[in-house]
Amino acid sequence: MTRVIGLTGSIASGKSTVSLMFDDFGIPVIDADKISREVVMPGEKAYKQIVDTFGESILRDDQSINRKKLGAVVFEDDKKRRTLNSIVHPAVRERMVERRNGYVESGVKSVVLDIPLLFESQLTNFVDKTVVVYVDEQVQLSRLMERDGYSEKEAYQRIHAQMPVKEKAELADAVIDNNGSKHDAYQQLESLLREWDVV
Ligand SMILES: CC(C)(COP(=O)(O)OP(=O)(O)OC[C@H]1O[C@@H](n2cnc3c(N)ncnc32)[C@H](O)[C@@H]1O)[C@@H](O)C(=O)NCCC(=O)NCCS
Ligand SMILES: Nc1ncnc2c1ncn2[C@@H]1O[C@H](COP(=O)(O)OP(=O)(O)OP(=O)(O)O)[C@@H](O)[C@H]1O
Repeated sequence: MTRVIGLTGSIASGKSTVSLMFDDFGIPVIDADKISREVVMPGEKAYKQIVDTFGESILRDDQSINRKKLGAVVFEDDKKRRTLNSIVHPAVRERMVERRNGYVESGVKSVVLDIPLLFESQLTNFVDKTVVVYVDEQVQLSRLMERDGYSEKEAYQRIHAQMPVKEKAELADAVIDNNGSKHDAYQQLESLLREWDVV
């Protein structure tokens, strides 16, 4: 039976960093952020709904969605973010479940669903175990500002758009503390996967 692992955390806590590490253990990862980019490509149903709702000013010259502009709009305004979520999330969920089922049918020992809003969107019923990549807020803030070039205000808007990572850690079956080095996080992941008997 395939073990489905839900990987989450808060923005810039290190989900993508940890999700890359699963490759070393031969465990496939389905990335919700990547899927959320696919489902809003021109021609997709969600693309039209976004343009109808937010207007053409959030488009690039090539008609694709300008994510920086749309992000600035929705992280300023909870109601607009909820509207965007209601357009994008059903499409992401459908595609994620399709891919998860594909892996389960092929009989892999384990598969990871990397979902930033796993707890907020109540998606834990899609997974067997949950892992939270945890960092203290100050570390999160500085890594986010450095990675994306956001001001402190912009970074806090994005951090506060999610459940605090401390609360997520309390809900999780396991926590990877990513305040230290990437190597530290790798070692925690390796012992967890051994404990869960998936490697
Ligand atoms: C607002 C958008 C256009 C900004 O795009 P951008 O390329 O700058 O960011 P990206 O998609 O890579 O997301 C980066 C991180 O932001 C956080 N985040 C993204 N969307 C949301 C949201 N709706 N609520 C809270 N946090 C979010 C996540 O931690 C995510 O890992 C984009 O994030 C989006 O379409 N969001 C809605 C869909 C969504 O919820 N995606 C995340 C999980 S499926
Ligand atoms: N242990 C670490 N030490 C130093 N830098 C790190 C560590 N882990 C991650 N980082 C850096 O912090 C930033 C955020 O990490 P990452 O992109 O993996 O977070 P994320 O949770 O996937 O973010 P998002 O929610 O935006 O998708 C990146 O620039 C990454 O290289």
